[in-house]
Amino acid sequence: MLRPAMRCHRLALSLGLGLLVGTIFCALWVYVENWLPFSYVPYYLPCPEIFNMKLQYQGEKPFRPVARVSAPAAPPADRPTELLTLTPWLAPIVSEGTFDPELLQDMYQPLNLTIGVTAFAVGRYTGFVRHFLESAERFFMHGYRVCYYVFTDDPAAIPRVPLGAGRQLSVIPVQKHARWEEVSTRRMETISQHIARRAHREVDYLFCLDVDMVFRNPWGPETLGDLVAAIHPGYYAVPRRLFPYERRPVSAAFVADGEGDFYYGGAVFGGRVARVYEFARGCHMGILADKANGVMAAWQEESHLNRRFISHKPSKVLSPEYLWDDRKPQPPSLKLIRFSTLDKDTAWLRS
Ligand SMILES: CC(=O)N[C@H]1[C@@H](OP(=O)(O)OP(=O)(O)OC[C@H]2O[C@@H](n3ccc(=O)[nH]c3=O)[C@H](O)[C@@H]2O)O[C@H](CO)[C@H](O)[C@@H]1O
Ligand SMILES: [Mn+2]
Repeated sequence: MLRPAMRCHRLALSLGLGLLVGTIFCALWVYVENWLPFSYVPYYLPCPEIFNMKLQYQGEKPFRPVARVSAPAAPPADRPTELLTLTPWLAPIVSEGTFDPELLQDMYQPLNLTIGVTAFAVGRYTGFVRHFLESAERFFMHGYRVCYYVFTDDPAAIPRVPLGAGRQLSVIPVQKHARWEEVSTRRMETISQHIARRAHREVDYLFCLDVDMVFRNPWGPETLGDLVAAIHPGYYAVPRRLFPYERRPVSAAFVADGEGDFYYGGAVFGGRVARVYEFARGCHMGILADKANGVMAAWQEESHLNRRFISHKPSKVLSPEYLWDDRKPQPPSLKLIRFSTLDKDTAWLRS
């Protein structure tokens, strides 16, 4: 039989030991967890559709069109949209010959605007930055203040390209993600965070552009609008039923048959900075819902962008002059090419 004092001593010892082991385990777990690859919660969120709903508040005038599933206000479903100059909701479709550059210059120049540009250069895509910036200096928003925001995992690899007066470059470090789809998709999150933290104080308008592209002709104030989308070069001459929207209802980017207006490219969108914030944040919410459900949309963030532009219509649409692809021959209907994807070794870039 143990004496009571000895028993107390042993009890205190084992309690102390238990506490120590517990603390070590906790510390170990926190340490190991930091090293585990990040994973999203793999449960089903049964509400992907709410992220793109356009709410009509009581008392608010239904000024902007609301997408209707059964009878969408859309371009003729079976005719290509290449020759349209207005959308069915009366937003201009901008192309050469539809505007007077001098008149627009006289209207916009006195406003003293600052235009922001976001471009991501992660991994091997840093190799595109020089060409992108040099060509932007020649053609993008000449005579305006411009802030380039280049997001990269390797700031040292970003060349210091000489910039014109009133134009500046900010290099912003971001994390590199292992999969290229993740890099591309995460742009919506980073853009909305960056606007909230910084860009809303610095710019009036913001364009979010792919970096594997080059400016070839002037891009001016004709592109400024509240919310701006660009028609994808692969689908301007294709009937709507062939658009590669996300078709699985499980995704927040789901588009039903008979829904949709144009197929827009993920490489160009923009507008007033406040509208771009709402837009990018909305897309990011949809992407997060998909992640929680273990879904990746057919064309990553481009699918979410297309979904959102159906319920939140762009106030201005850029023709494929503003988003072309060098791998395609220039068709006669396209008078000039202003901004184009370079022919690139995709497999090498993304490996
Ligand atoms: C013309 C067009 O509309 N292009 C879209 C298309 O293919 P793309 O083939 O044009 O996609 P991409 O390879 O150019 O990737 C999109 C962008 O993400 C950045 N990036 C991507 C990967 C990487 O490792 N590092 C990096 O920095 C970079 O800025 C790049 O320009 O589909 C993508 C999503 O699938 C995006 O919606 C693109 O905007
Ligand atoms: Mn691209």
